[in-house]
This record gives sequence, structure tokens and C-alpha cells, in this order.
Amino acid sequence: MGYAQLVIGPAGSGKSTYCSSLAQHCETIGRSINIVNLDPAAENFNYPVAMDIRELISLEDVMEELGLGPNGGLIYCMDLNYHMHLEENLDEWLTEELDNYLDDDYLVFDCPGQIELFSHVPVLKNFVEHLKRKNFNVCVVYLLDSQFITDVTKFISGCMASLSAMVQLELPHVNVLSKMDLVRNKRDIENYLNPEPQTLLAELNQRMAPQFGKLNKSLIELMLLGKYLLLFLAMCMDFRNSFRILWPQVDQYSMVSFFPLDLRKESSIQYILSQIDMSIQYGEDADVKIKDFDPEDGD
Ligand SMILES: Nc1nc2c(ncn2[C@@H]2O[C@H](COP(=O)(O)OP(=O)(O)OP(=O)(O)O)[C@@H](O)[C@H]2O)c(=O)[nH]1
Ligand SMILES: [Mg+2]
Repeated sequence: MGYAQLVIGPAGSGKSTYCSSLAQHCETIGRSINIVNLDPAAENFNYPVAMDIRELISLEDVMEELGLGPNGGLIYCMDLNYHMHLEENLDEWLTEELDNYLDDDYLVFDCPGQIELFSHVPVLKNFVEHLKRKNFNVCVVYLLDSQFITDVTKFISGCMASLSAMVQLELPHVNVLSKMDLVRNKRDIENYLNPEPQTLLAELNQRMAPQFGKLNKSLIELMLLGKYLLLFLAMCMDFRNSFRILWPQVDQYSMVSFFPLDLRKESSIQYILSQIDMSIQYGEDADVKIKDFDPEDGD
């Protein structure tokens, strides 16, 4: 059994930075972790790259040869399986590369930020199916920039993108609010980490014209459904740890919720990692240690 995190989220939400911080953290604590670059457009890395999709295809070549722009080019790169005339094939490449990894290996996939990849293009979905066939427990780590909480409408749009990834990918899903060091008013944060439906709805209604009232209400109900969807997925997959993490939150708030990530604090990275590990049942033996861990410690 292998373990994998699929790190997704809007462009610039801090995915690659999270991956490099995770690599550093794991080096410090002596834990083995392999970061994979799945972004054909990436240029520089601050982490050791275990596998690199650019060995298969680069965005620059695709844009030049097919006359596509950066977004269309990227979707083309990621959609390689459908261009049967090409020799390159994402599944074959992945199969070959994954053969280098053994049981218990832990992979972290640093994905591109194009929202299409987890909203309606089936590329990531197929990729995940492939990992599952290779016996990997996979979890989505969805990063949303903390700047999204400066405006309730932005926040809702970020949540909707996360929901869309949940529906598409059908995986245990850990939502992370990144770049917490940029948040000035720490007091407001709680409202967004575990949003209270009525408060969000009131804020939305206040911010938007009255004719959007019904739509706002439906959007909030959809977010409520998101949490139940997560639970359902966790149950279907028999990932009892996913279920255990999520259940108390449902009782309390019944909403899509986020874990805060402040990369300046080692304890913050450690806490997020422990939540993710539990959701993919990595290191069952470490259970007791994880449960006792207090995120406020060591600040
Ligand atoms: N202050 C602060 N800046 C951050 C943090 N994480 C990332 N950034 C900055 O945000 C920008 C985008 O970070 P990346 O890690 O490249 O984001 P990404 O999600 O990988 O971006 P794409 O791959 O282009 O979608 C960079 O300028 C980072 O330095 C953080 O925790 N705090
Ligand atoms: Mg990146």
C-alpha cells in the first residue's frame, strides 16, 4: 500500500511552497517523502523533485508547436492520454515511474493551478484512478489563499471550487487555508475556518443586491451538502479515520471547513500533515501521538 497527497487549488494559492515546506519539515523529522512535479509549466523548485512530468512533455514545446496559449497548452499537456497519435502517454509514464516506489512510500503531487483540471476536465480523475489501481491511498489537499477571506463572495467561490473537486475526484479531502502569515485580523478567522451557515448567508445578502437572496440561500445549502458528501465518500471508501476527523465537525457546524496553515510555524505544518495522514490511514501506529497533538503547542 502506497500513500499519496494530490495538492490542488487555484493558481498561486501556495501549492508548490507548501510542497517545499513539507519536504523541509519531513527532512527535519527524518521522515521519507517524495514530491512529484505534475506541472508542465513549472520552472524552479525549492524541493527535491522525485518525478517530473516535464520529462514527458513541456508546456513551452506544446505552445510553440500547436500555437496554443498557456492555459489551453496546459490542458493539452495534461490530457495526453486522449491524444492517441502521440507516443507519450501519461498513464504509461506514471506506471513506469511508480514502479520505482515500494510499499509504504509516500508521494506528494504538486499540481498545476488551472481550475479546469479539477472542475470538469477528467484528467486528474483518471490520474487518481490510476494511482488507486496501483494500490495508493490518495487524499486531496485543497489549498485556498487566505486572501479569499477578505471578501465573502470570494470565499464562497473558493469553497465552490473545492466542492467541485470533491464531486469530481471522490476522495478524502482536506481543505487548507494557506498564507496565514498574511492575515491581520486573527479574530475573524474562526468564522471562515468553520463557517456558520447563517452568518455567511447574512454576509452574502448584505453584500449583494436583493434579487440574489434565493441564489445565496441555495449556495449555502450546497456548501452544507458538501460536508455530507465528504462523509459519504469517507464511508464508501471505508477510510474510518477520515470519518473520525470529519464527524465531530459535522455535529458542530455542518459546513465545508478549513485547516489554517502558517508556514512560519513548524507546529502548523505538523498539524496539517497529521490530519492528512489520518485521512489516508498512514501510520496507524502513530495514532495516539497524533490525537494528543495540540496545534497551539510550540508556537
Ligand atoms: N506570505 C506568504 N506567501 C506565500 C505563502 N505560500 C506561497 N506564497 C507566495 O505565493 C506565491 C505563489 O506561491 P506558489 O507556491 O508558487 O503557488 P502555486 O499554487 O504553486 O502556484 P501555481 O503553481 O502557479 O498555481 C509565491 O510568490 C509565494 O512566495 C505563504 O505561506 N505566505
Ligand atoms: Mg506551483
